Amino acid sequence: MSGHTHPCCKIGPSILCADLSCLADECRKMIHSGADYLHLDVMDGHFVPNLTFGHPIVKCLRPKMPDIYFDMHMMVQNPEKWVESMADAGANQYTFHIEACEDIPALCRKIQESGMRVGVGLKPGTPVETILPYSDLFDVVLIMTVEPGFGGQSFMEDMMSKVQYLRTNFPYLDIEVDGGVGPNTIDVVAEAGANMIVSGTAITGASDPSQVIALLRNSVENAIQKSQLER
Ligand SMILES: O=C(CO)[C@@H](O)[C@H](O)COP(=O)(O)O
Ligand SMILES: [Fe+2]
Repeated sequence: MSGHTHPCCKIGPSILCADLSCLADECRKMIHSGADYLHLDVMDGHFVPNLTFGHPIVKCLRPKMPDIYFDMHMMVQNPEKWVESMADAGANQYTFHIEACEDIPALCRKIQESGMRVGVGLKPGTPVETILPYSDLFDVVLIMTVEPGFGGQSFMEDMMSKVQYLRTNFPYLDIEVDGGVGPNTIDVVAEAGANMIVSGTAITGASDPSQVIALLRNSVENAIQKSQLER
């Protein structure tokens, strides 16, 4: 389902650790700081030991920012349950976890038919080969670089072998990373071949988020340029 051009760099702040009592303002701040999309973390207290928000909040947010790409990171059991509600709320990408899903082709079809892009997430302990039987069903593969559930955890560098494997075998795939990504860790992420960069506390906790976003973008764009020269 991916295109045939090298995927470009996109920076998607996670607002998980921002002030959720003024969600729209926090989101606008990210957009004005140069974000390409918003990564919205949905947690159900079952798939992960934490709770956040669901489609009613997304539905309220959508009219306040009609043109922004919403990437829903669905850390939930039974991800098939929320596809229609998220599409109706205005989500653009539905990223479910492969560990939480029984019928992967059926779920991918449902997401696609609802008009959203299909993302699949892998927890750190899940081997990358798990996606191989379904690889043409996804638009985005999300490699978790922390255990899902909480912001502000330490980046797992050993997950970069999964990113390298995917970039080598699927040059046109959108590869997203999430967890502990910031100025200190972006270079290995960029060199491994990720192009969709989620970053939470490193951006929302910074005194100048635009500076952090620019730094992340610069690292990824340099790595993409380098890889294209080497071809
Ligand atoms: O999905 C998750 C956590 O489960 C992430 O989106 C984090 O919320 C990102 O925050 P940082 O690790 O960058 O602080
Ligand atoms: Fe996330």
